[in-house]
Amino acid sequence: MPLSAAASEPLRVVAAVISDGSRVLACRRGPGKDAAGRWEFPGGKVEAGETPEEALEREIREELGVPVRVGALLDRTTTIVGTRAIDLACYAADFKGSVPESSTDHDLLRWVEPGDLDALHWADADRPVVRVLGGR
Ligand SMILES: Nc1nc2c([nH]c(=O)n2[C@H]2C[C@H](O)[C@@H](COP(=O)(O)OP(=O)(O)OP(=O)(O)O)O2)c(=O)[nH]1
Repeated sequence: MPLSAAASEPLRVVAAVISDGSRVLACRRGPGKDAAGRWEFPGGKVEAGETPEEALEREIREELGVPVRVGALLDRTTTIVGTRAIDLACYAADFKGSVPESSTDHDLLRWVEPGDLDALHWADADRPVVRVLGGR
């Protein structure tokens, strides 16, 4: 493990695995972002004073512009990515009403069958939850 990653606190990130019943919503990080072109689940950093669920509701409203209902924790894993440790907690979630068609942070949104998840180029920190969902 790089010393700088070992020395700093992990970055707390929450993400939503949003299902339409059979498929889940994957999002591709837009140009100019860290890890642009990699797929991830929508979400972001937990701010001071927030519960993970509050952070996730806020992030989805900011990025996708719609409210979500946050459910069970599916996976929480810390992964070293470059020089930083990312503590990624992924929750099941669903849209309360309308389904978004665009994101402020992503250039592509795609509904993906569990068996097709493995074909996407995921952010390293997302691999553990992709395995939980049925990818490899
Ligand atoms: N949202 C999200 N971020 C992820 C995932 N996997 C993963 O490694 N990350 C990383 C990318 C970023 O380094 C960090 C979260 O950053 P972000 O840019 O999405 O969060 P944010 O909206 O709070 O950040 P900011 O643009 O306001 O600075 O976690 C994931 O599945 N979802």
